[in-house]
Amino acid sequence: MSSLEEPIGLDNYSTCNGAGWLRRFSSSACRPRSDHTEMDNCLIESRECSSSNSCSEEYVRQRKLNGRFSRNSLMSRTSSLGRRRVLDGVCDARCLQDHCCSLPRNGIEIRDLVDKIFRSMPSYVKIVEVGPRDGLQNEKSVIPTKVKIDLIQRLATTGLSVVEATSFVSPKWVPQLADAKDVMEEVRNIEGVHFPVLTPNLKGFKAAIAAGAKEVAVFASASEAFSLSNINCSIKDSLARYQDVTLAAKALGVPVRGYVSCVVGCPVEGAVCPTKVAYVAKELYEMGCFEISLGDTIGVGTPGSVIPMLKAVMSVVPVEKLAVHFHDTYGQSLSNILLSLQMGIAVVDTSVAGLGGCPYAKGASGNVATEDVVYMLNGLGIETNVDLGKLMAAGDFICNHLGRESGSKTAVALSKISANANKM
Ligand SMILES: CC(C)(COP(=O)([O-])OP(=O)([O-])OC[C@H]1O[C@@H](n2cnc3c(N)ncnc32)[C@H](O)[C@@H]1OP(=O)([O-])[O-])[C@@H](O)C(=O)NCCC(=O)NCCSC(=O)C[C@@](C)(O)CC(=O)[O-]
Repeated sequence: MSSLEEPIGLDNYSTCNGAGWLRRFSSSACRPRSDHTEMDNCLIESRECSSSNSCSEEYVRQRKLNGRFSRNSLMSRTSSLGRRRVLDGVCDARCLQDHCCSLPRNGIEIRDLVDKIFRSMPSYVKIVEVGPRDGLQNEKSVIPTKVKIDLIQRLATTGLSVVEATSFVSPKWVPQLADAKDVMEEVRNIEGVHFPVLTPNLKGFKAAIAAGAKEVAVFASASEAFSLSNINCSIKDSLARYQDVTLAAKALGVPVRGYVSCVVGCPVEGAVCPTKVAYVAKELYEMGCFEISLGDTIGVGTPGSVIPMLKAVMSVVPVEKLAVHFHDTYGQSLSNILLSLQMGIAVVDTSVAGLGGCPYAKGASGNVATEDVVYMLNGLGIETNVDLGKLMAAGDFICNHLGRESGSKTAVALSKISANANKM
């Protein structure tokens, strides 16, 4: 393996010991190679480790047996990027030779360490792409309906199983999504992908169903102030409205997803108490929402605040019914997602190219970029079924339209590598 298109992760770990993959980043490992055999035979500090007796292969075998973790074939997945492989020389600047010296020498120690850290990780993560809704709702200039439909169609070809398409909310409140009916009518017949839409009340629910929506989402808040500014009512009143929506949906057999916003912080109230989040999540779950997405609307959470929040929610809603929804205002999303996975959550909301922001949460930046999450999960050997190349193409499409660079670090890095490779 010699390309930065492939995340340095547990897949590499499986064919070499931990020091082996770090070796890729040592200066001696950064020389151009003519084949990909360095992972088969790692020479670290004059010690040789062949893949045939690798302790880490045993580790992966054990994880497979345990059922929580399976190796995926990164090579085959990322090869769909269709780009030239890039010489290892590009990593000179990131020489980690010193780190190699501090790694445990005993492979079993590494296996135990990895096992401890990744014990509860899921083997598959469902990604809920929210770009066409959460990503675009805050854009100032009106995006043509055709562009929105084109974006959704492109996302639907990437392997994503859920693409949140739009919102049936008041056009006075969110003018950007005033074309919800037209968007829904165009995408509703695409097979193999769910297209949930936001519905803040019965009026929105009825309009969504009339336009062909087969799945809807309701959105409450754990902060009173945010509830008022976002949907113009108290938390209590919003839950009563959502009770009506879930009852109507149940009668039609329509699944309802529930959001809780401001799960760690509110733009007005500041810190939000985990018990309040747990209360709202429980109410939504008990009224019939099949999944509860926990939204750090303004992206202020860190692992320090997310852990107690998740712990509180997990005491009242089963972990397999939970999703996480992080905005990346402070660059904390990936670490928050990683710990959510470690706590057993297997559904993650993301937005292509990191688009987004909430019109009623000033200063909130976009959602965590789908490309960045897929790259990280690939590195962890966790399945998503998402084709990173096609995803990046969808991101390029919408960024070109908006006239801005992608908010995904992965997309930016891989595009640069690809451009350089094409020059060679
Ligand atoms: C909830 C309302 C409607 C209350 O808004 P309101 O003004 O209190 O509602 P109302 O019942 O008094 O009606 C006012 C007008 O809106 C119309 N109306 C009423 N409902 C609808 C509807 N469904 N669709 C279309 N029109 C509607 C209604 O017919 C009336 O029209 P008028 O008589 O004035 O011509 C409004 O506040 C609203 O639409 N809010 C939505 C705001 C929004 O979409 N925010 C962004 C969502 S992002 C989020 O919440 C966070 C999340 C989910 O992404 C997770 C995270 O990041 O944390």
